[in-house]
Amino acid sequence: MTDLVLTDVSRWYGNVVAVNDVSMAIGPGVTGLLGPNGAGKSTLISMMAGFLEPSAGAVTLGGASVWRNVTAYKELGLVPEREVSFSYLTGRQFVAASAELHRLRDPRGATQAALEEVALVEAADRPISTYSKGMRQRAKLASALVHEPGVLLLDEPFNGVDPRQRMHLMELLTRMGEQGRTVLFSSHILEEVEHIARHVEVVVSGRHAASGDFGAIRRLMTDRPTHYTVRSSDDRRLAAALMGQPSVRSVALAAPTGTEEVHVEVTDMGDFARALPALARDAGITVRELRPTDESLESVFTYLVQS
Ligand SMILES: Nc1ncnc2c1ncn2[C@@H]1O[C@H](COP(=O)(O)OP(=O)(O)OP(=O)(O)O)[C@@H](O)[C@H]1O
Repeated sequence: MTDLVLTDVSRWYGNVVAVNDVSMAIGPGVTGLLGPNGAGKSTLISMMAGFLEPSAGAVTLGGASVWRNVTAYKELGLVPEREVSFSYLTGRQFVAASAELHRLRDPRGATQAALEEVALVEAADRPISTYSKGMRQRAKLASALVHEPGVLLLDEPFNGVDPRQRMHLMELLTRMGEQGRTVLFSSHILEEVEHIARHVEVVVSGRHAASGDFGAIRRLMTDRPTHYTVRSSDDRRLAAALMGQPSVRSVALAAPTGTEEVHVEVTDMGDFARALPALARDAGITVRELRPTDESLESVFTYLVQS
């Protein structure tokens, strides 16, 4: 009962289509839901958690729709992006409230176990308002874990968390995945996903853009045409020499700041990186700067959607 399946799921808010005909299956282990801001990740997660009704299509867990399904809620844990509203509560009180809501047989014991799981026992009797961002995230995680769900959904859990706490949180999620839980977390940062996700789902502008293990997604990203800016001792001659390279698709001379530079569109980064130094040396040209022009995640996402 740990396989979440989305079938032709869409969600619109008035005229805004937040999620557009998405189908995917999320199984045990850690999955990263990667996409730029506004891609529809939060909307997708709310629908996966059964808190938001799809406008079309269905989200099922173990074959049953999760929307307003109390049986499914017992198997689902959600760590929302927003901060804890009642931060005057202690961590223990906050987690215990969740245990009570789930009507657990031993709410105190379950609360203690969840606090231990996220290593928050020492700070458990302090108000959440005194916690660091990472500790708040762990309090939310304990609250989502208290009923031991098979599926854990986390919306941007690493946002604003300092590097040490981030490592801690990553270890926790990895462990949850190893325990056989289905763990899905959203992020707009490639490196976060790369570190811990066994599987990656990419969403852009509400659409499902790519799916696979991290290597497959990376390859999709690195195989795309890439733009570089080169400055050298003789840009005109360098531009002419670059035109003869099989890995170069186009070359343009530009003078954005008065000094010339060469804009190159490359189809094979590896090939280009090997060819450029040899080519410059043979022509007696000194390369002063080489930098990628479009390495932002946004451009990668745009490419993935178009392909
Ligand atoms: N309640 C709402 N009413 C109207 N539009 C909404 C609502 N919630 C989300 N949207 C819109 O739906 C789209 C997807 O939003 P969503 O929050 O799901 O994206 P996201 O990938 O989680 O982005 P972020 O990381 O910035 O939260 C956006 O265009 C957003 O403005």
